[in-house]
Amino acid sequence: MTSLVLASQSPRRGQLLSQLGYSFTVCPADIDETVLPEETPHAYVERLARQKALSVAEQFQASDVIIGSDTTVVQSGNILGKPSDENDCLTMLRSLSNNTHQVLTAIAVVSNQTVASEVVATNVSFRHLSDEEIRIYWQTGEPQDKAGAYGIQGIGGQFVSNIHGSYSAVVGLPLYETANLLKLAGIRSTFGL
Ligand SMILES: Cc1cn([C@H]2C[C@H](O)[C@@H](COP(=O)(O)OP(=O)(O)OP(=O)(O)O)O2)c(=O)[nH]c1=O
Repeated sequence: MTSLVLASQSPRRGQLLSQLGYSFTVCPADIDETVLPEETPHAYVERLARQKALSVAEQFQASDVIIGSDTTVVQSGNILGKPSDENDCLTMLRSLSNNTHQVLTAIAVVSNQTVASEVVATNVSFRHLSDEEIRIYWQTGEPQDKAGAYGIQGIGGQFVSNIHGSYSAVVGLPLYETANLLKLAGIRSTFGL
Protein backbone atom coordinates (compact mmCIF):
# COMPACT_ATOMS: atom_id res chain seq x y z
CA MET A 1 0.00 0.00 0.00
CA THR A 2 1.23 3.49 -0.87
CA SER A 3 1.57 6.02 1.92
CA LEU A 4 1.94 9.75 1.55
CA VAL A 5 4.70 11.39 3.58
CA LEU A 6 5.15 15.12 4.21
CA ALA A 7 8.87 15.85 4.61
CA SER A 8 8.31 18.97 6.69
CA GLN A 9 8.31 20.24 10.26
CA SER A 10 6.12 23.18 9.26
CA PRO A 11 2.69 23.04 10.93
CA ARG A 12 1.36 25.31 8.14
CA ARG A 13 2.30 22.79 5.45
CA GLY A 14 0.57 20.02 7.42
CA GLN A 15 -2.58 22.13 7.80
CA LEU A 16 -2.67 23.01 4.11
CA LEU A 17 -2.32 19.37 3.08
CA SER A 18 -5.01 18.31 5.57
CA GLN A 19 -7.29 21.04 4.24
CA LEU A 20 -7.46 19.19 0.90
CA GLY A 21 -8.30 15.91 2.65
CA TYR A 22 -5.09 13.96 2.16
CA SER A 23 -4.02 11.43 4.79
CA PHE A 24 -0.31 11.49 5.38
CA THR A 25 2.44 11.01 7.91
CA VAL A 26 5.00 13.67 8.81
CA CYS A 27 8.74 13.04 8.66
CA PRO A 28 10.78 16.27 8.74
CA ALA A 29 13.92 16.48 6.62
CA ASP A 30 17.21 17.68 8.08
CA ILE A 31 19.30 19.19 5.30
CA ASP A 32 21.92 21.91 4.91
CA GLU A 33 20.12 25.08 3.72
CA THR A 34 23.25 27.04 2.72
CA VAL A 35 22.92 28.93 -0.57
CA LEU A 36 25.50 27.79 -3.16
CA PRO A 37 27.77 30.35 -4.83
CA GLU A 38 26.11 31.92 -7.91
CA GLU A 39 22.87 30.04 -7.18
CA THR A 40 19.70 31.89 -8.24
CA PRO A 41 16.82 32.09 -5.73
CA HIS A 42 14.69 29.99 -8.11
CA ALA A 43 17.34 27.24 -8.34
CA TYR A 44 17.91 27.43 -4.57
CA VAL A 45 14.29 26.81 -3.48
CA GLU A 46 13.85 24.06 -6.04
CA ARG A 47 17.06 22.31 -4.96
CA LEU A 48 16.01 22.47 -1.29
CA ALA A 49 12.50 21.12 -1.92
CA ARG A 50 13.96 18.24 -3.96
CA GLN A 51 16.64 17.49 -1.35
CA LYS A 52 14.08 17.49 1.48
CA ALA A 53 11.86 15.02 -0.41
CA LEU A 54 14.75 12.81 -1.58
CA SER A 55 16.45 12.61 1.83
CA VAL A 56 13.22 11.51 3.50
CA ALA A 57 12.41 9.08 0.66
CA GLU A 58 15.51 7.07 1.65
CA GLN A 59 13.73 6.15 4.90
CA PHE A 60 10.58 4.86 3.17
CA GLN A 61 9.56 2.25 0.62
CA ALA A 62 10.04 2.92 -3.09
CA SER A 63 6.24 2.66 -3.47
CA ASP A 64 5.61 5.58 -1.06
CA VAL A 65 5.09 9.18 -2.18
CA ILE A 66 7.06 11.97 -0.48
CA ILE A 67 6.43 15.74 -0.59
CA GLY A 68 9.15 18.29 0.15
CA SER A 69 8.80 22.05 0.00
CA ASP A 70 10.74 25.22 0.55
CA THR A 71 9.73 28.88 0.82
CA THR A 72 11.96 31.89 0.55
CA VAL A 73 11.45 35.64 0.27
CA VAL A 74 13.39 37.51 -2.41
CA GLN A 75 14.00 41.25 -2.19
CA SER A 76 16.19 42.95 -4.80
CA GLY A 77 17.84 39.63 -5.63
CA ASN A 78 18.60 38.84 -1.96
CA ILE A 79 17.34 35.63 -0.40
CA LEU A 80 15.69 36.28 2.97
CA GLY A 81 15.41 33.18 5.15
CA LYS A 82 14.24 33.07 8.77
CA PRO A 83 15.47 35.96 10.95
CA SER A 84 18.25 35.01 13.37
CA ASP A 85 17.37 37.72 15.93
CA GLU A 86 15.48 41.00 16.41
CA ASN A 87 18.05 43.03 14.45
CA ASP A 88 17.90 40.63 11.54
CA CYS A 89 14.09 40.90 11.61
CA LEU A 90 14.40 44.69 11.63
CA THR A 91 16.73 44.64 8.61
CA MET A 92 14.44 42.26 6.70
CA LEU A 93 11.17 44.05 7.39
CA ARG A 94 12.70 47.48 6.69
CA SER A 95 13.65 46.16 3.24
CA LEU A 96 10.09 44.88 2.67
CA SER A 97 8.45 48.09 3.97
CA ASN A 98 6.68 50.21 1.32
CA ASN A 99 7.93 47.83 -1.35
CA THR A 100 7.03 44.75 -3.41
CA HIS A 101 8.93 41.47 -2.95
CA GLN A 102 8.67 38.00 -4.38
CA VAL A 103 7.89 34.84 -2.43
CA LEU A 104 9.20 31.67 -4.06
CA THR A 105 7.86 28.31 -2.95
CA ALA A 106 9.04 25.06 -4.48
CA ILE A 107 7.32 21.73 -4.15
CA ALA A 108 8.91 18.38 -4.98
CA VAL A 109 7.15 15.03 -5.12
CA VAL A 110 9.07 11.76 -5.14
CA SER A 111 7.23 8.74 -6.50
CA ASN A 112 8.33 5.61 -8.38
CA GLN A 113 12.00 6.58 -7.90
CA THR A 114 11.54 9.85 -9.79
CA VAL A 115 11.18 13.40 -8.54
CA ALA A 116 8.89 16.05 -10.04
CA SER A 117 9.16 19.65 -8.89
CA GLU A 118 7.73 23.08 -9.52
CA VAL A 119 8.45 26.63 -8.34
CA VAL A 120 5.63 29.09 -7.68
CA ALA A 121 6.32 32.85 -7.60
CA THR A 122 4.05 35.35 -5.85
CA ASN A 123 4.46 39.11 -5.68
CA VAL A 124 3.60 40.63 -2.30
CA SER A 125 3.40 44.39 -1.58
CA PHE A 126 3.83 45.81 1.92
CA ARG A 127 2.63 49.13 3.30
CA HIS A 128 5.11 51.30 5.18
CA LEU A 129 6.30 49.77 8.49
CA SER A 130 7.85 51.90 11.22
CA ASP A 131 10.73 50.55 13.33
CA GLU A 132 8.43 50.65 16.35
CA GLU A 133 5.86 48.45 14.59
CA ILE A 134 8.58 45.99 13.58
CA ARG A 135 9.85 45.78 17.18
CA ILE A 136 6.31 45.19 18.49
CA TYR A 137 5.76 42.57 15.78
CA TRP A 138 9.00 40.76 16.74
CA GLN A 139 7.76 40.53 20.35
CA THR A 140 4.63 38.63 19.23
CA GLY A 141 6.92 35.71 18.28
CA GLU A 142 5.38 35.37 14.84
CA PRO A 143 8.37 36.33 12.65
CA GLN A 144 10.87 33.88 14.22
CA ASP A 145 10.22 30.73 12.17
CA LYS A 146 9.13 32.39 8.94
CA ALA A 147 10.99 33.28 5.76
CA GLY A 148 11.21 37.07 5.37
CA ALA A 149 10.24 37.48 9.06
CA TYR A 150 6.47 37.65 8.54
CA GLY A 151 3.38 35.46 8.34
CA ILE A 152 0.73 36.54 5.83
CA GLN A 153 -1.73 34.15 7.52
CA GLY A 154 -1.28 35.82 10.92
CA ILE A 155 -0.69 39.25 12.45
CA GLY A 156 1.52 40.07 9.47
CA GLY A 157 -1.51 39.92 7.17
CA GLN A 158 -2.23 43.57 7.92
CA PHE A 159 1.07 44.66 6.31
CA VAL A 160 0.09 43.23 2.93
CA SER A 161 -1.52 45.79 0.63
CA ASN A 162 -1.49 43.56 -2.45
CA ILE A 163 -0.76 39.97 -3.48
CA HIS A 164 -0.42 38.61 -7.00
CA GLY A 165 0.01 34.85 -7.26
CA SER A 166 -0.72 32.02 -4.84
CA TYR A 167 -1.71 32.78 -1.24
CA SER A 168 -1.22 29.15 -0.15
CA ALA A 169 2.30 29.19 -1.66
CA VAL A 170 3.21 32.18 0.53
CA VAL A 171 1.95 30.30 3.61
CA GLY A 172 4.16 27.34 2.58
CA LEU A 173 2.43 24.93 0.19
CA PRO A 174 0.90 25.85 -3.19
CA LEU A 175 -2.40 23.94 -3.19
CA TYR A 176 -3.08 23.96 -6.93
CA GLU A 177 0.38 22.66 -7.85
CA THR A 178 0.46 20.19 -4.94
CA ALA A 179 -2.85 18.60 -5.91
CA ASN A 180 -1.76 18.35 -9.56
CA LEU A 181 1.56 16.69 -8.71
CA LEU A 182 -0.12 14.29 -6.27
CA LYS A 183 -2.71 13.33 -8.89
CA LEU A 184 0.13 12.53 -11.31
CA ALA A 185 1.69 10.35 -8.58
CA GLY A 186 -1.62 8.48 -8.25
CA ILE A 187 -2.60 9.97 -4.86
CA ARG A 188 -6.23 10.92 -4.23
CA SER A 189 -7.61 12.75 -1.21
CA THR A 190 -10.22 11.24 1.11
CA PHE A 191 -12.78 13.37 -0.79
CA GLY A 192 -11.93 11.40 -3.95
CA LEU A 193 -10.49 14.45 -5.69
C1 LIG B 1 6.44 34.44 3.82
C2 LIG B 1 5.85 33.42 4.76
C3 LIG B 1 6.55 32.29 5.15
N1 LIG B 1 6.01 31.38 6.01
C4 LIG B 1 6.75 30.17 6.42
C5 LIG B 1 6.56 28.98 5.49
C6 LIG B 1 7.69 28.06 5.90
O1 LIG B 1 7.23 27.21 6.95
C7 LIG B 1 8.75 29.01 6.44
C8 LIG B 1 9.97 29.02 5.57
O2 LIG B 1 10.86 28.02 5.97
P1 LIG B 1 11.14 26.68 5.16
O3 LIG B 1 12.61 26.39 5.30
O4 LIG B 1 10.56 26.74 3.77
O5 LIG B 1 10.31 25.56 5.93
P2 LIG B 1 10.33 25.13 7.46
O6 LIG B 1 11.72 25.17 8.02
O7 LIG B 1 9.27 25.86 8.20
O8 LIG B 1 9.84 23.62 7.36
P3 LIG B 1 10.50 22.39 6.54
O9 LIG B 1 11.83 22.81 5.98
O10 LIG B 1 10.62 21.27 7.52
O11 LIG B 1 9.49 22.07 5.45
O12 LIG B 1 8.15 30.33 6.44
C9 LIG B 1 4.74 31.58 6.52
O13 LIG B 1 4.25 30.76 7.32
N2 LIG B 1 4.03 32.70 6.14
C10 LIG B 1 4.51 33.62 5.29
O14 LIG B 1 3.80 34.62 4.98
